[in-house]
Amino acid sequence: NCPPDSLHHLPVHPLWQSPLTIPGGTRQSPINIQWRDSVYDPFLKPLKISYDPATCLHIWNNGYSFLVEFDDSTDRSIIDGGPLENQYRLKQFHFHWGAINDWGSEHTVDCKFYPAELHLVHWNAVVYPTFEEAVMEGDGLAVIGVFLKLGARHEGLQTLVDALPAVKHKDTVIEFDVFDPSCLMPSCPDYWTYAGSLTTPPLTESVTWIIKKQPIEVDEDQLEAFRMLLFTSDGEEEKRMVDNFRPLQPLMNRTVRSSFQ
Ligand SMILES: Cc1c(Cl)c([N+](=O)[O-])nn1CC(=O)Nc1ccc(S(N)(=O)=O)cc1
Ligand SMILES: [Zn+2]
Repeated sequence: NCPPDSLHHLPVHPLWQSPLTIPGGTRQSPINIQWRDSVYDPFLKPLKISYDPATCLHIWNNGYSFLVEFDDSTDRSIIDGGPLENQYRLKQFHFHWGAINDWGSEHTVDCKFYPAELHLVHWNAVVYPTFEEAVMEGDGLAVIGVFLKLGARHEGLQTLVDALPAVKHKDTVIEFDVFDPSCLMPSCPDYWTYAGSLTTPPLTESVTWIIKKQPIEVDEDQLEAFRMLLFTSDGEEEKRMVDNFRPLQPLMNRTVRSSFQ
């Protein structure tokens, strides 16, 4: 596991001040991905992603992150293949980020944080009738994690960044009716995968994590746009929405598989 961080004392969001661990949790997320301990699995298939931009509905500041939500009443935006036995429907995507560029991601690679991490949340609508039920099942959800690193401006992300001032406060929503999240995928198909959980309450152990090896690049202004969002509602004392990531969880009896050698 990762040495205690000597340079900075990582911030702990109030949500995590109480030891919010699931009693008997054996597959909690996020985790550190130790590259050399991951095991290449030649039977892992390429991940197939097919999103319909017209299924995009709105952006919502839920007081912990901002979510871009999708119409998941049909199979128009789905992923398939990879480690998955069924196709899974896209419900929403959101991000986790830090107050500064030294940290912000939920997963780490060889104990290295990225400044932010994108999560695309999908559910197994082949087997379960609703998202609510899928959230409670071991094979109910599939979340694609994409690391964000500081670099060139990301043109696809900019349309989303331009809309953020309209959802500055908790519980604000704006219509966002055409967006193709495929533009946020890195070009390299390589990924790690492991059995984990939601990283915020209810922390249910229902997630097949698919973590892309290659980060996408975003620039400082785009990260700053995330940091100007607020955890707080309009009229409350302002608290900047930053450091909304859960502390690393023990790997326990799990192996991280890689789709690449
Ligand atoms: C529990 C639940 C239900 Cl049921 C519904 N619903 O609409 O029916 N919404 N939520 C909330 C939800 O999705 N949380 C969630 C938490 C962490 C993550 S993360 N970071 O990707 O692990 C993804 C999602
Ligand atoms: Zn998340």
